Amino acid sequence: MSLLKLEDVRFAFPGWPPTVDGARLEVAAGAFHCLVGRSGCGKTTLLKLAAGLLVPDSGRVVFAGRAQDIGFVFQVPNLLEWLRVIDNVLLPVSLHHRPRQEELERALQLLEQLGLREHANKRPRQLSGGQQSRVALARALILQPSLLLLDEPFAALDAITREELQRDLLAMCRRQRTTVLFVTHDIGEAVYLADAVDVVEGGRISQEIAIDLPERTGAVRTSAAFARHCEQVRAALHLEALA
Ligand SMILES: Nc1ncnc2c1ncn2[C@@H]1O[C@H](COP(=O)(O)OP(=O)(O)OP(=O)(O)O)[C@@H](O)[C@H]1O
Repeated sequence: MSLLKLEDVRFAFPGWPPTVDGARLEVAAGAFHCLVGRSGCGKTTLLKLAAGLLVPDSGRVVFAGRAQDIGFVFQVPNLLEWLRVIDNVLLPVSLHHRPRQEELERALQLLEQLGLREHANKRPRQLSGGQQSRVALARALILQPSLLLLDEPFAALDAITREELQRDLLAMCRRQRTTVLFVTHDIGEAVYLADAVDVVEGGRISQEIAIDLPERTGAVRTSAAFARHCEQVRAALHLEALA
């Protein structure tokens, strides 16, 4: 069953040529898709259309759920400086009602799973960049979204922190059976995370590459299958082969 479907979606910013031009995409429930493509090809715009933050000029976005079932993580963590970490995580709840005990426990559990339990009472500026990204992830997961949309959430992080966050994101999404659409420039990141890599070119999906890897451990990054998939994505992006 598909949770999200883009049917011939077209979108232009007023006075500009189309940014998204006939995009088709189908994301099955529980699947992890990565959108990769050159700067300016329309990835963020596609994500905003999927989230309902932008409305297509033509075509349809079909999401089998309610708007509150969608979580969004941006490139910068966008945490509220005057709130403690735990209150930042609970923000989507607080916007509706005073958090209940079970919601507080759930927020603490998310922080625990992301290795931040002892930082719950700190302010965001007392955390490192990677820790702040984890808080943003916990905040996006607090309402248990069925669809999680992420726009280069780890782009500003160092390579080691990035690998750890990729591993933790996969574990969290598997545990909660979250469906994911993840935008990245990084081919290795896309191949490590995704069941399917969607290559975006000229505002549409030019190719979808199924990723078949046995296990998403750190070791898989050095496997022949991983390198092969990276080459496939590079070819779809018209980049020169590495070998
Ligand atoms: N508000 C806007 N008004 C006019 N044009 C816009 C607006 N926002 C984005 N664009 C244009 O739409 C195109 C696609 O932008 P988008 O942010 O979707 O690309 P992207 O693939 O996410 O890029 P990057 O990888 O650099 O983040 C770009 O040419 C951009 O200049």
